[in-house]
Amino acid sequence: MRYLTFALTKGRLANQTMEILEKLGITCDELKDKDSRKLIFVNEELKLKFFLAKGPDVPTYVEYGAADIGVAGKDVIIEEGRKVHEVLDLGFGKCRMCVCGHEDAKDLLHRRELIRVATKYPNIAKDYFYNRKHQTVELIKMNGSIELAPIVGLSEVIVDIVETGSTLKENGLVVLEEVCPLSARMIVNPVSMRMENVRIKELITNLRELQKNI
Ligand SMILES: Nc1ncnc2c1ncn2[C@@H]1O[C@H](COP(=O)(O)OP(=O)(O)OP(=O)(O)O)[C@@H](O)[C@H]1O
Ligand SMILES: O=P(O)(O)OC[C@H]1O[C@H](OP(=O)(O)OP(=O)(O)O)[C@H](O)[C@@H]1O
Repeated sequence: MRYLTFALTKGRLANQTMEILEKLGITCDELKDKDSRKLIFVNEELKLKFFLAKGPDVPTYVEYGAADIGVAGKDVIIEEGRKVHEVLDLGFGKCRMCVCGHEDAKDLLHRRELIRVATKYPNIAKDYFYNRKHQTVELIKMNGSIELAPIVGLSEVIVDIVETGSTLKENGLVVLEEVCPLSARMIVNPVSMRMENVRIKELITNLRELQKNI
């Protein structure tokens, strides 16, 4: 039997993915060793391999077939636009993609002025403003701590993830508009989906059953 390879998003999503897989008897003890610098982990018995990657790289590994299956946030899946099959909403990692800024930026949005939008997600922001709102904006690609942008005057608004809302609150910012809800998704390489159909279908069915019982 060939190995089925999983690409997991390093951090909170990988931990939650392993928690649900454990409920199906799919374990990988090596993955839990936080001090390890090892990148790939094997469950010999079930012929599975797991590796951890940065979120935006997960759909890339899956599209190229370096991983058969991936777990990544819907934000990353939309932003990357890779050719992968999205097969399951895992129901964790829930958050929202939002347009945020100072309260008074609401006016600028309504008046459809040419505003600057700072974001880690330029494709999502572009699609939202250009295709859904038919509004021209100036996009500024950033790599993190996006909430800084309206505070220091880099942009009028941001497009970013909001989970609890505490980052916004602590920095005097508010949600101005919601772009879309997000959660962790399972994605599959299209060729793997055909070649390993039985094993992958069984995994999806078992995960769906598990969700019904939660
Ligand atoms: N508060 C949150 N912040 C960021 N991502 C979140 C949050 N809540 C849920 N998520 C989801 O979790 C995914 C990845 O989260 P994770 O913690 O693994 O990475 P991250 O915090 O974006 O990593 P990095 O520190 O490398 O930027 C996101 O793509 C998103 O879908
Ligand atoms: O609504 P909250 O619960 O406060 O969560 C939202 C924050 O978490 C994420 O940042 P992350 O910690 O991933 O760091 P980053 O800004 O460097 O991407 C996101 O970009 C927000 O800043």
